[in-house]
Amino acid sequence: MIGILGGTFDPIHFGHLRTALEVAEHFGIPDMRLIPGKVPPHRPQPVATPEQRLTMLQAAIASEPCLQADDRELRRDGYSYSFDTLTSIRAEVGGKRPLLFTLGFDAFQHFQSWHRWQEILQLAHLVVVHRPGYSLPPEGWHTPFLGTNPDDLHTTPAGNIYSLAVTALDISATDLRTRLKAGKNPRYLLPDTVLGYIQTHQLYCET
Ligand SMILES: Nc1ncnc2c1ncn2[C@@H]1O[C@H](COP(=O)(O)OP(=O)(O)OP(=O)(O)O)[C@@H](O)[C@H]1O
Ligand SMILES: O=C(O)c1ccc[n+]([C@@H]2O[C@H](COP(=O)([O-])O)[C@@H](O)[C@H]2O)c1
Repeated sequence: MIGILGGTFDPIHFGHLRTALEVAEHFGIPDMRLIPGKVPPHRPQPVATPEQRLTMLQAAIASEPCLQADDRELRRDGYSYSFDTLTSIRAEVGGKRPLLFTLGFDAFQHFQSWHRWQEILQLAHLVVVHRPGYSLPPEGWHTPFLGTNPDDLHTTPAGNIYSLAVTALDISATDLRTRLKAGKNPRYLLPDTVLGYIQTHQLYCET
């Protein structure tokens, strides 16, 4: 089983890291990959460069063996579509291995606008994690896909949607960038190693 958390990670923070770790623990995933996007399809483009965002991500997970950085989206040109990413992982691992694509309630709200979203469910399961300020509608297009038995994950490679309550951390990269621009100290919202990199490179001072 392979877990995936895609994101802009501009910069990575404890909301991302707890989510990745708790999803990995909950589903027993030995290989949880964090995949930074190069050109996000549906949002303003990132402030930090792809290389800077990857370096911050690598620094953040350096001491946690269950989390891996996967730079495949940074090596592709054009929009960083999740369909393309999951297709490329499928090509490497074959059709039988379960893939769990993790996303927050906020991102899930727009899932039906994603490139080839219906085919994404043929490539991976979705784990939709709780995020303060957002909720999952009780009924909707996703209802027939909702999985209740996590054991199914081990026998089916894709197609279910699971909702998981991770530790609620009201942290966003937008808020971190705002604090940094205002000269405020964002310590304890993100790893010290990441904050050190931001300060050394004077990132987000002028966004
Ligand atoms: N605090 C959080 N709790 C749970 N999930 C989160 C949290 N922050 C981000 N995520 C999820 O992580 C993924 C990547 O998020 P992203 O890199 O866009 O971070 P962000 O903090 O939302 O950034 P920004 O504020 O720049 O939009 C998304 O699926 C998002 O829903
Ligand atoms: O493939 C798409 O069309 C698509 C549209 C919006 C978001 N995504 C993915 O969703 C993940 C979280 O996105 P974001 O913008 O919250 O960082 C990240 O892996 C994005 O590539 C993917």
